[in-house]
Amino acid sequence: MNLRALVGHRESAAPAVAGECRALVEGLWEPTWLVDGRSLRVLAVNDAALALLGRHRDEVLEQPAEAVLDTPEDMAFWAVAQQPGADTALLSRTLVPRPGGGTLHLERRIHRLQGPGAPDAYLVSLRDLTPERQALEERDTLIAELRATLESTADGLLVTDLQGRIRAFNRRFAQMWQLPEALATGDDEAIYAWMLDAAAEPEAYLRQLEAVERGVLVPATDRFKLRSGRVVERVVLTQWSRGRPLGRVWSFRDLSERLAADQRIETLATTDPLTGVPNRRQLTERVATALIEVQRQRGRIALLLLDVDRFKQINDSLGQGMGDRVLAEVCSRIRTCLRDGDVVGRVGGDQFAMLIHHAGAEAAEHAARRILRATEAPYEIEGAQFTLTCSIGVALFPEAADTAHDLLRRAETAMQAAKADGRAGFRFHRTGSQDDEVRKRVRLDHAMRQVLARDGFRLHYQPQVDLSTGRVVGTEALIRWRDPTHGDISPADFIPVAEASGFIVQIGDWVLSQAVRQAASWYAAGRAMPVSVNVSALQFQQADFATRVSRLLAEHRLPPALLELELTESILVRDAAEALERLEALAALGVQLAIDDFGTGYSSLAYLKRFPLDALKIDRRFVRGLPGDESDAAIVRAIVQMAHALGLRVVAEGVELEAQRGFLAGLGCHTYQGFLFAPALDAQALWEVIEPEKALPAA
Ligand SMILES: Nc1nc2c(ncn2[C@@H]2O[C@H](COP(=O)(O)OP(=O)(O)OP(=O)(O)O)[C@@H](O)[C@H]2O)c(=O)[nH]1
Repeated sequence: MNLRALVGHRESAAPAVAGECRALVEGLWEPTWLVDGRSLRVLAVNDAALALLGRHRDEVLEQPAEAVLDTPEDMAFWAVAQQPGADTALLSRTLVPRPGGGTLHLERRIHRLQGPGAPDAYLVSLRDLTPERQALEERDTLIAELRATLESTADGLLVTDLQGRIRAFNRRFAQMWQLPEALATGDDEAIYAWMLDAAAEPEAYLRQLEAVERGVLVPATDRFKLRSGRVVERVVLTQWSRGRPLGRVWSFRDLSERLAADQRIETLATTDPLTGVPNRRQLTERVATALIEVQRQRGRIALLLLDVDRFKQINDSLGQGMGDRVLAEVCSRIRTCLRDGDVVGRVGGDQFAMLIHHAGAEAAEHAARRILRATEAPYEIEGAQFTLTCSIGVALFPEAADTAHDLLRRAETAMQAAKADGRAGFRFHRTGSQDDEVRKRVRLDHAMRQVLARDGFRLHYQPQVDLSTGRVVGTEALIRWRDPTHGDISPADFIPVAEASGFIVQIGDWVLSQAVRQAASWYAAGRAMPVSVNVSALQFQQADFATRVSRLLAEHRLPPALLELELTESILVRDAAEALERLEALAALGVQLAIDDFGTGYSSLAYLKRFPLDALKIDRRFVRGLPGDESDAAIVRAIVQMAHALGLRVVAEGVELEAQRGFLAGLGCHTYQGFLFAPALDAQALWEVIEPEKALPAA
């Protein structure tokens, strides 16, 4: 509808036209009102305007124009509206209070109706800008949020259009690529050139990039390395909007930390933390791989398993921390013995396995000897000086087994055989009887432990007789083990097993305390009868041995002179300085010290002179041939003479014949023991032999 025409119509037929004008104004969508040109009062107002401004029609109709909107611009407009030359139109934006609270953003237009037939009136119309502004604000918020999202991701993001023109990137992207400040606002070419230059392998980087470009809309993932060493994963996704591709989002993720963590986890899972060498798992895998290779080439490999001897004692005496240091040192010594390509792994607490390539029996033996030599050399750690020994088991492929697991097991069995053999050596794995032998020893060792726990051992005492007076002047305590099913088990069978397993220490303790108790009970009953006790090397080496002896004597109130400790020569030779110290401590207690089985070991005048000894025991092997065997006779004569010269008592063992006794007496030997006088007897039977006159007549 033509408003101008309508208003013009009103001029010619005033009341009707005014009515039509009103109807027209009221029918408009836009908030509108009509102001009389002369009176400047409101002629008509539509519902839209009333609703927007929150006014009632009566408050507005016939009221001055300022009554509807009293903003300064309106006031100013109306104030000068009727003056000649005044503006006939006003277009402005303004803020007015919203009826229910808040603010309305309005665009206001005042227009004077002019022209032929036009009534003298102003048409005022408003446009509510609030929804538009809201939309704008929402868009700004959204953009800010998107920007924040772009910035708050840990990935570097680059957004390009389909032609590769850069539209945005985040700070993380700039950091990751170490983009200089100047480039951040630089052109695309410069940024791309910088990225290419930062890649560790620009050629490969370009090729990857070309592949992405060729894929156009296909998502792509790849990895590359930067010159800084960092590894980056790149994911390229197409950006879509309303079904159309807009561009691409390139996200770059720094994988370096994750890869390093993965690497650390892998290392922890396969490496021994103490020594840094492969752990059991990795070692087994390496052996398995080596086996596949040698099987193909019909080659050979050797697997050596080393276990430190009595490592528990090292821990106990030096502490766990030093134990760790020792293990690390042992491991590094082993490494010096291996060729490139051979592998050492820590497969247990104090166990190391060595994989030796291209090794048959001879090469394996050389390796074992080399390793034993290296690990047995003296150690000095944190001021502590000591030596240790190791036992090695060797299993060869293909002889011993054909899987990694079995090869390790065989090497372990061989190592145990080396331990059972007295340690400080190596053994090859052999099948069959050797396994049986090891099993037998293990069973015996187990049975011994049970017998000791049940207090099933007994002590017997063999009298020692003075050769000049014929009187019993001492006894030797000897252990006895009677098994309910197997009968008597000889100490010659079980003592070596106990020595090999270390259980001899417990057995030795038991013998010592039992013997002291017995001697003390005789002493208390008025019978001062000395008792000799065998002391094994291992028992003697216990740091607190002398203290234990002293404690036992005190506990049972036994005069020390009534206890004699029989030591083997090997004790004195093994670690002379320490042995001397310990022997002096024992001698200071007042106990008697004898060398057992004299002449069988390392007999040396030097140590006889050096150590505080009281007696020598001639081994039964030299007594057996007396008096007829000239060499035995010569040896025994020499021993007795030497003992005389050093002021030592001499005791002959294993005397079974009168002729032997006579020969020994003739040499000036002091005492003897043997079947000639009596075998080892239990405590009661012993006294029946010593004092037959006091024995009760047999019932
Ligand atoms: N310091 C230290 N000790 C360990 C570690 N792992 C195991 N052990 C100890 O190593 C000793 C190993 O003992 P075994 O090999 O059974 O016995 P051993 O005392 O060496 O005696 P034999 O092997 O029979 O000669 C045990 O006492 C363990 O507690 C470790 O990582 N550090």
